Amino acid sequence: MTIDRVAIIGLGLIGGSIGLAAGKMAPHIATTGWDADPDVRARAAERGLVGTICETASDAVANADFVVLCVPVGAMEEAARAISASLKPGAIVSDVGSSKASVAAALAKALPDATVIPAHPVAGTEKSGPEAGFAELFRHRWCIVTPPENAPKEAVADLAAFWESLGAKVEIMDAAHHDLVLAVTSHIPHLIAYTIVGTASDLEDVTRGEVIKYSAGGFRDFTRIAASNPVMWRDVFLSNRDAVLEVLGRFTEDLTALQRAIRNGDGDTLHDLFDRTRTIRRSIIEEGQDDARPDFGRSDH
Ligand SMILES: NC(=O)C1=CN([C@@H]2O[C@H](COP(=O)(O)OP(=O)(O)OC[C@H]3O[C@@H](n4cnc5c(N)ncnc54)[C@H](O)[C@@H]3O)[C@@H](O)[C@H]2O)C=CC1
Ligand SMILES: O=C(O)C(=O)Cc1ccc(O)cc1
Repeated sequence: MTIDRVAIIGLGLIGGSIGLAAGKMAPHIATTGWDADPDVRARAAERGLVGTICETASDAVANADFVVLCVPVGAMEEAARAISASLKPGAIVSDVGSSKASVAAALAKALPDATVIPAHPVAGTEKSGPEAGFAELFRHRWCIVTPPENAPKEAVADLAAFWESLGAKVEIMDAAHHDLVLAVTSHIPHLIAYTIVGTASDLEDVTRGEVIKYSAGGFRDFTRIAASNPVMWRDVFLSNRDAVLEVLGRFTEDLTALQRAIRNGDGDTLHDLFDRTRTIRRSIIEEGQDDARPDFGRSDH
């Protein structure tokens, strides 16, 4: 089965980008959409994020052969319950949540009879809402699909083909491993950004005006990430608790080792680490993972 009718629940950055990307890159797909917030529905209609904005979740999913939940991870179960009575038999239900094991459990609980295949497009920005989406968001980006053991192979292939039609590259992964990898590459970096920007604004002897006025490139990059959606990130940390705490423990140990090196004047330890991390940055760029879009992910954005 190919996916021809897609319902998008949640019309913010990611839901809106899926609607725009489908409209541009897979125009044979008919899209419907619904958001719990009527104001978001009105703004999504103005921007033409999907073909049809529906007044209820049931209307949005009634004819869909693929439903994608694009709400904060803490709202996934509620969104799944809102569609459960109206799903077409055989429809595939997926999501875009930034953590996977707890979302998979919530969706399996709310939709025990549906074909549920969670996924995570590893693409986004610090912006949110229906104005933030853009059609190119997923191009050349990974989408990690985390099928449960009993997932039908054809449904996994259909889901992968859908994401590829929006320009993404697809990788299949176990949900628990996804959560550990993303804790390292995305969740802890966000926590660090939130912390350093908070610390800077709490210092008694440095004014907020000085922080803004003299912010060098590194701090500006942190402020971009620390401007990310508070509801979404609160939910990510609560839902990926175990993996985040595991990585945070390692990070804290490494930070303490650097603290000791600075106190002891141990330049070799500092230099060795900075040399190793520069190599990692170079290999990310060589692999083409650095974003080439001129207005995306830059400190001056
Ligand atoms: N922002 C990012 O960079 C990325 C986010 N994600 C994941 O995508 C999901 C959506 O994030 P964004 O689009 O950034 O958030 P967003 O805040 O831009 O949009 C979320 C939308 O969901 C709606 N909503 C909330 N609860 C709902 C419910 N129960 N039923 C229907 N609609 C509901 C909100 O009104 C809002 O319009 C999250 O799970 C997030 O973890 C995944 C990849 C990147
Ligand atoms: O804006 C950034 O730097 C991001 O890291 C975007 C992002 C946020 C959450 C995800 O689950 C995936 C990507």
